[in-house]
Amino acid sequence: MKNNLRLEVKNFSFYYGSFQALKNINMNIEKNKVTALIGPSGCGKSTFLRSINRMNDLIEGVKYEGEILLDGENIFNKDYDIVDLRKKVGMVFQRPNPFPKSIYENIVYGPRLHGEKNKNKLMEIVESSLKAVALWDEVKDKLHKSALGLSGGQQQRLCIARAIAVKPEILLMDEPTSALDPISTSKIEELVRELEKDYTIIIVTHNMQQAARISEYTGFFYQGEVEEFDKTEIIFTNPKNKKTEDYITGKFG
Ligand SMILES: Nc1ncnc2c1ncn2[C@@H]1O[C@H](COP(=O)(O)OP(=O)(O)OP(=O)(O)O)[C@@H](O)[C@H]1O
Repeated sequence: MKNNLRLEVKNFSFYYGSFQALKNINMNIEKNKVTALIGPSGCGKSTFLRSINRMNDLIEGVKYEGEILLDGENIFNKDYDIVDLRKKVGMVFQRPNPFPKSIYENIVYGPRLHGEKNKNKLMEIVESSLKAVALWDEVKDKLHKSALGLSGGQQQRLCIARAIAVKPEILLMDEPTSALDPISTSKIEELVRELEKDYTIIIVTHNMQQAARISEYTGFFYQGEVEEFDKTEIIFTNPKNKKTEDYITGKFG
């Protein structure tokens, strides 16, 4: 394992039944960097993201080949602890999905699941997680009110706070701003850049400007394959692959 790498994806293929959704993916994901995944609808970006925390395991009839090494260890090893994997790899979805519980309960859910019982410690986690997503000042007086009373943008920041409350190494974000207005979107983008200091972030986005603004590396997926993976600057200014160029210039997709 090279020490600047968090994930090494090696010859990874994925099937839903007989349909092959991912073909021989190879990718290295650097620690404490934002990596964006782009590509036309249905090219396998979400499938790839959901492979990294083994969420696809929940779907019947799926099969995979190859390896995904997290800190040098293959997450598909028989004795790899899935609970531990989900602690290390947090996820944020397209639509904010807080639990229908209080703001406080949303944040302490994960830490409690992993054995934290101390009330003071839990409160510290609530405060630091909400501060990390710049939500503390907005909600500190209503921690015991329902999370569903927050705006969409606030709910999404709460979901990010919930994900980081268990101190993951990786944050997977599947189009986290597609349901948000421009102001909430720019807040999430700012937040992603902040969080990069402490987390390795992989973000799927259909928004090319967003990928260009917030990521260090970009992978272009096309029909289940990674057509091109490089520094974001290169992908957006000097792509080597004609399909990448057509996609980022809006000729298809
Ligand atoms: N649960 C499933 N069962 C069968 N096929 C699936 C399932 N989920 C996704 N697929 C198929 O796998 C392919 C890749 O889908 P995926 O959702 O990963 O693409 P995507 O690039 O994330 O698309 P989008 O940008 O529209 O979200 C598609 O052809 C899709 O129809």
